[in-house]
Amino acid sequence: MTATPAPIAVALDAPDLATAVGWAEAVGPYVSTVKVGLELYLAHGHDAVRRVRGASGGRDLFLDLKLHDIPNTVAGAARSVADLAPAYLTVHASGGTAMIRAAAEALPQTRITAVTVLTSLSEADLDAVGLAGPALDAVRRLAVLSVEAGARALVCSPREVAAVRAAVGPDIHLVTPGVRPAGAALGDQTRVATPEQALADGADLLVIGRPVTAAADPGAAAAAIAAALAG
Ligand SMILES: O=c1ccn([C@@H]2O[C@H](COP(=O)(O)O)[C@@H](O)[C@H]2O)c(=O)[nH]1
Repeated sequence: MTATPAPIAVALDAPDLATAVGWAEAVGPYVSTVKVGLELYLAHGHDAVRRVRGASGGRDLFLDLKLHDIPNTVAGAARSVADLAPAYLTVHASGGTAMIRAAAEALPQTRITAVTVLTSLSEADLDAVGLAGPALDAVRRLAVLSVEAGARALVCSPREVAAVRAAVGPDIHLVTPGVRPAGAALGDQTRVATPEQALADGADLLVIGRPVTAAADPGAAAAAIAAALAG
């Protein structure tokens, strides 16, 4: 176990629980957080969350369920995962003020984490869904709205993190997926930066999935990124 694990949430987007548990065991010594998303949670639910968290050595839990529904339903969904005590639970910022507030009131111990604009979306994608203008404008607007509604963390791409920090101040945790070590495959991510750049620009937590989990040795991949961040 390293003395100070790196501020990385490894996305355990695995097709089966055994794979996710293996990844969690391998990366646990190097990272602060394990992230459980829709693929694992919908297949295996609470049990998967407890198993991967245990395998990671009790790292913080990031529950990335991206809730997006009417406020009453989102509040109920948030209460349904309260026993897992996630450090972070995601909701879509575009669900609006009342929805974000409902989640924050339902789960006061958890940082309700508002996803501003998905890091897979390009400027052209945003145009196509009617969000014309630079991605940064939408990200900043949704970030401010979310914080006013009670979100204590935000998801944005590393390309926007410095501007979001300037807009929301030092107390809000900024979480950046779309992180790719130099030369790594982008996959479906479009608004990306390296781990070093994301951290330098003000991110608190880097979400990294495939660059670690698709590596031949996920533990070594996580250790290498953690070492690079430690300088
Ligand atoms: O805007 C967002 C919000 C969430 N994610 C999630 O982060 C990871 C990224 O995985 P990679 O393999 O490093 O691309 C994944 O679980 C997404 O659901 C995101 O990418 N962008």
